[in-house]
Amino acid sequence: MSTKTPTPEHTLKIGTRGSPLALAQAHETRQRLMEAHDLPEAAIEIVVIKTTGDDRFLIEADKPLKDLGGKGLFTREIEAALLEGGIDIAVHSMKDMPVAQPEGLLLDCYLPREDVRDAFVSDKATGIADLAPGMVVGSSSLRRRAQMLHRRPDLKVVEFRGNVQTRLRKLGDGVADCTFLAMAGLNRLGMARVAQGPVDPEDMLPAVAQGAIGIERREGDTGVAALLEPLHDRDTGLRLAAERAFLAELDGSCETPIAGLAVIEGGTLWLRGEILRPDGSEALAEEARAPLEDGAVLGAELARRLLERGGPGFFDWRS
Ligand SMILES: NCc1[nH]cc(CCC(=O)O)c1CC(=O)O
Repeated sequence: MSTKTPTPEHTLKIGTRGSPLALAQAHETRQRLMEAHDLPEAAIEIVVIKTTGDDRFLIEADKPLKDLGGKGLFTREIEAALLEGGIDIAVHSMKDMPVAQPEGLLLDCYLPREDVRDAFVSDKATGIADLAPGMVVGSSSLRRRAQMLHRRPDLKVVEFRGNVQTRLRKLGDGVADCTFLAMAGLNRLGMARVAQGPVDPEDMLPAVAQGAIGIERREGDTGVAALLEPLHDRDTGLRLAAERAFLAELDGSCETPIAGLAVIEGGTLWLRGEILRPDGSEALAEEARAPLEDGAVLGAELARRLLERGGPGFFDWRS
């Protein structure tokens, strides 16, 4: 299947979830395509697709994500639409994407990465160190929960689900004293001012691929591949290759507290990785460097070092 140059008569269809952040990312992608190819807005259509996750994750709020269907929960319907030809490309937060894509789909176009850091959000404290003992952290991210419990075992953590707007409302309602959001999401929504500020990755290593947008397409769709080519950011691709290889080797999912960040420094890749027990009782960190093109090997190697140190059952709940 190939796509001709989009025109107002033959629109290129971008599939996305309907949350404000997902829509902002789809609009950014449309803007970049219009600029790269001198297209009118009418040549590119944004198609909102409701996913199982959008319904069930919030309604069945007590169930862990893995019992609801894991990460694929938020992408299954979008990928099905892509495979069926109902849309031509799908825009995703790479942080939410499984390490492997379904047969027939490719996810190899990344927009320039936004801020990778987590944001500290609170009207009771200026940062992590400023939180009083016993204060409540709202987060549904296993990584952020474990990182906070590890660094501050005196704090409490409560479940905090929903999109950025929902979580801010819960914070305002006093359900928790602070929460963490990705700086990237806040920046893309023009909402960075709701945060006290970014957290240094030394204090909270971000999630693999945080801040990166990926564009998925059908394999063999040469027309779409050519349209996406000028949008791809090479450095982001090299960094994500390392981070996603790290996650893949750890067999990571959102049921495992894992953090990983690759940066390009002095012309080489520098990858830091961290695994934690879900209750925060233990955290293991490693770092390594490799040539720019060796991200896949670097990521897998760093993961194996951590797996060896952690031993079998490292991610199991201790109860
Ligand atoms: N899991 C939800 C999710 N997926 C991507 C982002 C933020 C944007 C990004 O990291 O690119 C968020 C929200 C958050 O963590 O605050």
